[in-house]
Parts: sequence; structure tokens; C-alpha cells
Amino acid sequence: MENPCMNALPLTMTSSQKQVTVCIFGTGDFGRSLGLKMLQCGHAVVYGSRNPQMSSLLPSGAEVLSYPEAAQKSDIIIVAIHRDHYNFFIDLTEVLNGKILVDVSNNLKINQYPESNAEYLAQLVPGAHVVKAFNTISAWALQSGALDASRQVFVCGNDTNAKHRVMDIVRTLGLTPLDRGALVAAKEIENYPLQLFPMWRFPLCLSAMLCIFFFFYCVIRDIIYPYVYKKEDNTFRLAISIPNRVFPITALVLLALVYLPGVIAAILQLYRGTKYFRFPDWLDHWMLCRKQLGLVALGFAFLHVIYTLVIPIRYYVRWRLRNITVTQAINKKDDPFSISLAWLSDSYVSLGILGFFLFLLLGITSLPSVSNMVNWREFRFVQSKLGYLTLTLCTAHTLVYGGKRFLTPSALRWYLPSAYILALIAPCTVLVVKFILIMPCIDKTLTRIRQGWEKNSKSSKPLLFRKSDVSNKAECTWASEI
Ligand SMILES: NC(=O)C1=CN([C@@H]2O[C@H](COP(=O)(O)OP(=O)(O)OC[C@H]3O[C@@H](n4cnc5c(N)ncnc54)[C@H](OP(=O)(O)O)[C@@H]3O)[C@@H](O)[C@H]2O)C=CC1
Ligand SMILES: [Cu+2]
Repeated sequence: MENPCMNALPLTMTSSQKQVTVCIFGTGDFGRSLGLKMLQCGHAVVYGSRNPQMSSLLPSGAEVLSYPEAAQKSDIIIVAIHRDHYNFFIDLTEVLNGKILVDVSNNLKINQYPESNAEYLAQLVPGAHVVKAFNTISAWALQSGALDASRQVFVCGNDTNAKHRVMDIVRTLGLTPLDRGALVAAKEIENYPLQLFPMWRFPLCLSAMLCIFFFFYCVIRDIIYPYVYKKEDNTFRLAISIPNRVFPITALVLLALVYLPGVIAAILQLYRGTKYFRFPDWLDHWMLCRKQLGLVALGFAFLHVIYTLVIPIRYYVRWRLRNITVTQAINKKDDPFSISLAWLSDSYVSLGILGFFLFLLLGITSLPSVSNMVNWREFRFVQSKLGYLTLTLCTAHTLVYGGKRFLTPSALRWYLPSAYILALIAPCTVLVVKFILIMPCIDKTLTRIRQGWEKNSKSSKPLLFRKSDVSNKAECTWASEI
């Protein structure tokens, strides 16, 4: 069987680093799991507990003592206790002097206390070197070995030596330490496990809103309108026809919204004549979640593909085809073959296939494992050039589908145009503005601005960059160009 600890050991580790005696305060779930992992990885473990005799279910091979006794056995003490119970540390300040205290605690709410738990511990035991670590690893993951998704351990602390010793222990457990700097970073580290998909919230809410809007729009046009005017019951369209309209529309609008902030940012930079100005908050946030927007759009495009593939087996479609054929046979009259319709239909399908293929390619290259393997230029090429090509193909796919139908007055129902017309507004706007921006005269100015040139170089002072600005652009892996 594979050794649970050794599969990720760094090459530089020496055997002496492995044989550390670690003290763990608290014999609860986390203390037990971490102790077991440490024992498996060759460390000696001494537990500190309120009731050493009562402690059960502890990993065999570990010693259990009272808190003050256990503290004397090691100079690294992992505090696997909830913050509410830290008071007893006041009585241990002497014995903990000069020791490394590792705070693993989490809270129930973001920013629950004015200071981080680690800083609070440091205030209680001023003589100790407090290091924050391990809070992003769950007891369950430690026990089950299911650490693939969360091998990273954020570490921070004011004493560099103490921090490095903790990072060495983290490595011996087969985990990857990430140095987050001084102890002030503890608050951010403690908030991290409490976040619920922060970057996904906006894309998911937006797509839900778009879906709901277009769903009701289509219901009014395709179900209520025929019922009112022709007494036709089209409610069966709720199952496939309408979703297969809502999903591609949502996908196309979301894909356009991936590229819209980049276009807005370019216009802002041109207008201000400098890149050294902050973008407004909303634009900043929008740019940071472009990758998630793109992936949600890809999900909807996927649904559209599946819904389209089942069209030939639908009862309604088979009935209509049979009916048309029978009617033509009875009337002894057939439809002449229309070359233009054949062209339209084939181009529509072909544009859809190519658009979806490039869409998939964009999605795949935005995955960290793939994007880490390409250089910045290759990445920009895929995300920007291929991205715009995808948007163009998908927009053309929709335009060809509608053809002239979109513009005939009979397409209006209660003055409402086809939902596809609305869907085309965002992508067409992005493509037209982008087309203007890549005109040589404008593109030249924009490139100069991005290289640091300023229109009013004397008056404009550089402001601090934001996360989404140039320095961190690489983080945003769906669309990289602004
Ligand atoms: N469970 C998890 O998956 C994770 C937990 N953590 C953090 O690890 C710490 C421990 O969590 P967990 O093991 O789940 O919690 P538990 O409630 O299971 O264990 C807490 C331990 O704290 C000790 N303790 C000390 N003083 C007191 C007191 N006054 N009242 C109650 N218990 C006391 C107890 O050990 P004894 O009886 O031996 O004194 C107790 O077993 C927490 O800060 C938590 O946020 C972090 C990441 C993941
Ligand atoms: Cu389509």
C-alpha cells in the first residue's frame, strides 16, 4: 500500500526533520486525526488534555499528559482547541515561553471576532511564537486521506524561524505549505474555509436571473400568446422547446459578458489616457470572475447541445414530419428543394459545432493544470483571440438560425420580438466595439497606454493597482485581455 505521507515529500527533506516530537493540545476530532497522521509520518506525539486518564480513542503510541506537563515535552505545540476555551493559556504563559504555538482554529462566521484567533492567542501568551496553520484541512480529510483537493496549508507567523519549522512539519505530512506572511494574515486565512464560492456567486446569480427572465419571456410568446389568439395548447413546449431556447440564449449572453468588461476597461483607459487609475469596484469584481462566467456559459452551451441532439426522437417532431409528408401525398404536391434553405440550415449547424468546439477548448485551457503549461503569450492567444472567434461563431450561429425571420413584422407577438433578438444585443455590441478598438489608430494608442504611456503624464499620479489590474491578470484565466 502507498505510504500516506511519503507521496509528496520534498526531495530536500532530511531524516532528522522527520523525528520531531510534537505536542497536541486537545484530544478532540482534529487533535486525534492530526496526531494519527503525525504518528504515521514518523513523529512522536504527546497530547495535552484536561483529563489525561479519561481520554479514549487516541491513536496508539501517543502519550497523554496534562496541559502543563505535555507542553514541557516539546517546543512545538499544536492548539487543537476552540478559541472560546483559550482562557487557560493565561496560567501556562511561563511554561510556553519561547515555544511555538500552532493555532489551527476556525470560526463559525466570517470576521466573527475583532482580531484573528491566532492574534488573540499571541496576546494571551506574549512569550510564545504563534503560527497559524492547518485550519483549511478538515479532520475527516486527514483521516480518510482524501486530501487531493486541499493539500495546501496556509501558514503565517511573525517569527520566521518558527514558521519554517511548522512548514517543515507540514511537508513531512505530505501537504504543501504556502507562506502567507506575518500573523496579520491570519484573519484572511481563518475566513478562507468559511467562504462559499465567492467568485461563483455573481456568475450563478446572473445566469439564474437570465434564465428566469428568458423563460418567462418565451412562455409569454410561445405559450400564452398562441393560447389567447388561437386557443392552442402549447404547454408541452415547457419541457424541451423552451429550455432549448433559454439555455443557448443564456450561454451566448454570458459569453458576451465575459468579454464586455474587457471592452469597457479599454474604453476607460482610452478615455482617461492612462492605465494607472483604478477601475470602479463593480468592473473590478466583474473582471475577476470572468473565468467562472465563461464556465457557467459553457455549461449552458452543453445543455443546448444535448437538448438539440434529442430533437429527432421527440414525438412532436416525428408527428409533424409524418403529417407534412402525408398532407403532401394526399395533395400530390411536394415542396421544391431550396438551395438557400439548405445552405442556411447547414451553415447554422456548422457554425454551432465549430463554436461549441472552440468554447470547449476555452474551458479546458482555463483549467489551472492546463493553463500552467502554456506561457503568457500562448495563454493570451487562446483566451483572447480564440475567445473572440468563439463569440463571433456563436453569434453568427444565432443570426443564421433566425435569418430573415427575426425581422419580419409577424415575428412580433404583443410587440415582443423573438427572444433571440434580445440575446444578440450583448454579443453584437461587444463584437462591434471590439472591432472599433482593433482599428490600427485606436489599437496603437491603447497599446501605448498599456505600455505605460500617459496622456497627461505630469498631472496623473499612479495609484495602487487592484487585484484585477495588470500585475495579477494571469489569475483571471478565461479572458485575459483588457
Ligand atoms: N474538526 C475539524 O475538521 C477541524 C477543526 N479545526 C479546529 O480545531 C480545533 C479543535 O476542533 P475539534 O477537534 O473539531 O473540536 P472538539 O470539540 O472535537 O475538540 C476540542 C478539544 O478541546 C479541548 N478543550 C480544552 N479546553 C476545553 C474546554 N474548556 N471545553 C471543551 N473542550 C476543551 C478538549 O480536549 P480535552 O478534553 O483533551 O482537553 C476537546 O476535545 C478548533 O479550533 C477547530 O476550529 C480546524 C480545522 C478542521
Ligand atoms: Cu444552437
